[in-house]
Amino acid sequence: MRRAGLFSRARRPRAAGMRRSVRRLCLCLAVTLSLCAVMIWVRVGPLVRSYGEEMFYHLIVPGWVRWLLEPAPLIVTPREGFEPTTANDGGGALPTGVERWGDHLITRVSATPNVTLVHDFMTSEECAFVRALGRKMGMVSGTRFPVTNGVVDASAAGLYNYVYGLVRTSVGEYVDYKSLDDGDLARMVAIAKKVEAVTGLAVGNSEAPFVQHYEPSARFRAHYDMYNVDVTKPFPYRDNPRSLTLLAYLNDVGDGGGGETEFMLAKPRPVRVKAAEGAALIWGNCELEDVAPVDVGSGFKVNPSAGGGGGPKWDEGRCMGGAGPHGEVANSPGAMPGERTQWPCCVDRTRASLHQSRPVRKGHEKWTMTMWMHQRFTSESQVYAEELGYSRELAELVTS
Ligand SMILES: O=C(O)CCC(=O)C(=O)O
Ligand SMILES: [Fe+2]
Repeated sequence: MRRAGLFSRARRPRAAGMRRSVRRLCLCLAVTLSLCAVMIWVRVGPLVRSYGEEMFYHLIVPGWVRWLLEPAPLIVTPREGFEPTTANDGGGALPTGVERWGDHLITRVSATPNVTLVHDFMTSEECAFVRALGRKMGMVSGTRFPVTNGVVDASAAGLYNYVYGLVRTSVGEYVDYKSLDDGDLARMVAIAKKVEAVTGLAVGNSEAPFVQHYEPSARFRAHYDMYNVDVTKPFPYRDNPRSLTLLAYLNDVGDGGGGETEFMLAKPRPVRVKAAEGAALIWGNCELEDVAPVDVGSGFKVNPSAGGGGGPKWDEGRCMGGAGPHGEVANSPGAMPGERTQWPCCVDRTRASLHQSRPVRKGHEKWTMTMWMHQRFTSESQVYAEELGYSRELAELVTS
């Protein structure tokens, strides 16, 4: 008894002190966590408001939850059951859902978002050439941990790069046209002309081709190609957004290999397109202004031989109309709200254009080339100007 009494007397003040310390620790932790939450929200809040909660839902929610909650996706396999060369021969009957578009065969996969599959965009040789170019370029991963020599880069750009590296885990690089020898440049220009023919937009609107390699488990999580430079602003008229994306598949991933491109907000159910060598997907990222397109009339004919007839045109101060399967637009510099436009302009991001590359499975790989095409010319324009038949002066004028 005595021993127990002594014991409890000795412990009581110490226990009380310990409780006080634990309380203080908890309080500190709660304050620190709340501060962190506020700081994260200050940074992430505008992103959530700008991009919408669907993107964050699809970034966070595991696949099995979607499998439980969502309708089964529509699986699209390029060239399923037919070979483009035979389908093209003699104007014979085309498989259901396949249409001719200029020199190509296309299927309209989804209306919202507007997605078109080109079954026969590139030849096997062209795909092998671009894959080899990618290897030669030495592609890098998107992940750039924002610490250099022990110094944390907490700037918005540093954090953005880091987060982007978590979203895209493939390696990739832009083709630098200026570094290509004449032979390689000619081959890239031939591919660029196909891009013009099938999208109806001048390739001068595109960023340089971006070659990507997905190793096993690599993926490109849910994202929009059309992003806002300043997320506190509404989606822009003047910031030359990416209005349309062309994604070319450079190899067959094969059955069970994963790597499908998925549009998870497509209606009535998500769409998954399998990666097949030489096929390409084109999709629109923009909501268009509600005006009827009319003939541009005067203005530069940038590429008279573009597919679908007509080809993209340029007319100062107005939006530029494409003649691709989407009838998508590109914008000459400076169309403003309320200004009379002859072609509908991009006024907002298409929310349903959210997409991802599903992870590539063990034992497989995936190669792609993306052309992110903007409303108007980009700085890449000058490089291609002469080869593509529009004047360097024009390209310089519209990018200056
Ligand atoms: O590789 C894919 O399936 C998607 C690629 C993509 O989203 C992109 O390049 O923007
Ligand atoms: Fe994308």
